[in-house]
Amino acid sequence: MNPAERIAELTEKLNYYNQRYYVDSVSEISDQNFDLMLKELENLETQYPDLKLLESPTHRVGGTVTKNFASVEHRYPMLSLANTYNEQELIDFDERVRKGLNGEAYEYICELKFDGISLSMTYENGIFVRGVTRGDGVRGDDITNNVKTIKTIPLKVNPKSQIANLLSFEIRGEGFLPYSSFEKMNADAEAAGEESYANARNAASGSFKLQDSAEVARRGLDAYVYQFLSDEEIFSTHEESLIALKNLGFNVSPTWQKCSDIQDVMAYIKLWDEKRFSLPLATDGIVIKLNSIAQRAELGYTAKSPRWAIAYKYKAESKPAILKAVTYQVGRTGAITPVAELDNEKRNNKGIHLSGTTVKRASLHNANEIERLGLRIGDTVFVEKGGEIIPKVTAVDLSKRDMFNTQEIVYPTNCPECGAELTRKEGEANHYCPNEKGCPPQIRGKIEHFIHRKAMNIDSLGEGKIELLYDKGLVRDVTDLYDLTYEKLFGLEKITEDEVTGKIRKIGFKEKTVQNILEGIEKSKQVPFKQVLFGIGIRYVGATVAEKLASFFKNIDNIKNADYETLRTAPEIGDKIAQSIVEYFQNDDNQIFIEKLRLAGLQFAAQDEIKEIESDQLTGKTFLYTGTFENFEREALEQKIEANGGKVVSGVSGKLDFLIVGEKPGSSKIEKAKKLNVTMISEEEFMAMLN
Ligand SMILES: NC(=O)c1ccc[n+]([C@@H]2O[C@H](COP(=O)([O-])OP(=O)(O)OC[C@H]3O[C@@H](n4cnc5c(N)ncnc54)[C@H](O)[C@@H]3O)[C@@H](O)[C@H]2O)c1
Ligand SMILES: [Zn+2]
Repeated sequence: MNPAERIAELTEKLNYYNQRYYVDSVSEISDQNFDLMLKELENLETQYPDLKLLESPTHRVGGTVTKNFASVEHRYPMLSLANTYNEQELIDFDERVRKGLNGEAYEYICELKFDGISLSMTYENGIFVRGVTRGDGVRGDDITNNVKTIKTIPLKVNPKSQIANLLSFEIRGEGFLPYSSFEKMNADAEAAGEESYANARNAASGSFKLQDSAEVARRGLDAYVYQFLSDEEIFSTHEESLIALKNLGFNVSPTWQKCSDIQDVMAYIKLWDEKRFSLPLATDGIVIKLNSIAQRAELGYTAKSPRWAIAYKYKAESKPAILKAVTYQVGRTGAITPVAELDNEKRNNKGIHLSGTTVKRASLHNANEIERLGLRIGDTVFVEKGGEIIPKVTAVDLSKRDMFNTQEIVYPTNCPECGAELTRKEGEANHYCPNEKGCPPQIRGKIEHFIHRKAMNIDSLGEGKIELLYDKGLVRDVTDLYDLTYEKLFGLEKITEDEVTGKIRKIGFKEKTVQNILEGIEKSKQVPFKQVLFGIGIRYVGATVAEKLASFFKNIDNIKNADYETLRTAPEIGDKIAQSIVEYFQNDDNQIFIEKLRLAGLQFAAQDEIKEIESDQLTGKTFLYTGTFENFEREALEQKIEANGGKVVSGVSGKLDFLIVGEKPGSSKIEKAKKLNVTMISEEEFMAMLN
């Protein structure tokens, strides 16, 4: 891969992870890996400044504003922090500070880096008026009502205090979910069959962005404050401000410390490396800040972060463990995942203590990974966990191998759930159980797919509830959902034991739950055909493909009766998809399945969208767009093009007439268009073509 390709790849991936992290509150990779990739991109961009892409994540704050809340411009931009995982870079930072201050004496304040989301709280005449997220640093989401649910945030400051009379001031802090609330919330979610969050940070982020502030209040969020801002100069040092805020009743964590030099800072880092796990909330490092406010002003800011502060992040903790056994899990698609069953070196079945939690299992991904690590049962292995993400086995401690009896790991030939013989396709890492229709986790997986937001959108059902329905024999495939009644559901319950804590948990269907489930199922009968088509789960027919098929063929019978060639004439339907559809309908079981759903009342024909003809201005011209637009959602833009006689195509080619470029365009489309000399136009230019 050449530098340009690598830069494009990193940019795209990092933007994707940012979106998942800040908007969806999901971490698909560990923070450490994210930061490594970001550093790699920064280095490449410094080396090849010309290759830096417009949408690079390196020169802006990671988040965005959403459409769900009013957006508010920050009076003072909310930036990120430069971060490092190593001590040498801290020494370099200190060196830059020393140089920047031309020999003046200086001090640092060290604080813990709390892992939640940044909050800005504005007070006017001493009254709390607004709580806003960081957003893109310039504008954030107005989540005032949600912030107000935090009991430790004063709604009014003591009128006698110095700051109470300021026209306006701002407090910055970190909103977080204490571990205890996080555990309770996840237990609730699981009991209700809803999805749980991978870590407390993501749970906090998701909770702050809920629409229903009564639900937010139930979650038990909290916040620590760590910054005071105003137009007037009230405090001359950070230390003074922390003490004053504390005295005014703001929730300042007592864990901060003044450090007279970088050696002091190192000692603080060492002190909290272990101790932080005894705190009631997640931390991922420490923040080192210059104490003097005047000196901060001297050093200033980069586009993304202050020059007077830096975050030191703790590396993922790694510990030895004994590999007791390997067990095998069967996923929704039939993929087999080997799991390491772990214990501590005393072998007392208590697992190991890693980053504040007990770990007894870790994913081994697939047979290749077992081979790569050279694992044997009984081995001493290293286990690592970063940012509360799933722990992983990183290596075998070979020096200990001869001390114990170890055994070869024999990969199973049959499915541990249903006994079917496993298959492994050429070039694929995973083994699969081919028994799609008889293997319990696969059946449950199909039902989960069916109720998905983009399919039948039955959000009153979830993993836990489906498992219960399956276990009780009430739902064996999705057609059974439409036979459920109040009587069948009411009072169902299931007792589970938490593997790690041994805690007993009960899932029970009470009146309200049952009503919600039945309502959700009833409503799904109105879900449009394209979503039904996605929901029935034909291989390779994802949500987008289903949409294309639905609008091209209009109803299920046309799709069923189409032969391979006819299918190929539909836009974006390639060989693999066409083949898969043909095979699907050749199977009698599938035909019966669809008839049952049709009888249940599901939509198997597209409601005709009435296409208005506005003009023929665009006749004979082809269009493609990239990015987001001020005046149109994607669908509306497509409609506009078609209503004026134009045609929307699926990819950049030499035949494309116009690429409409919006905000945050995709880099690959732009590059290809440049290469092929395709005319690129802005949203305004496109609008002008219509007049
Ligand atoms: N895993 C993923 O997929 C993924 C994706 C995007 C970002 N991330 C992580 O998020 C990081 C970037 O996030 P970021 O820009 O919010 O930076 P950051 O979280 O590393 O640092 C800045 C933030 O720290 C917080 N903070 C906590 N305690 C603080 C204190 N005492 N003083 C000042 N600030 C404090 C503030 O909210 C501030 O906005 C990345 O470096 C990465 O680790 C992970
Ligand atoms: Zn199976």
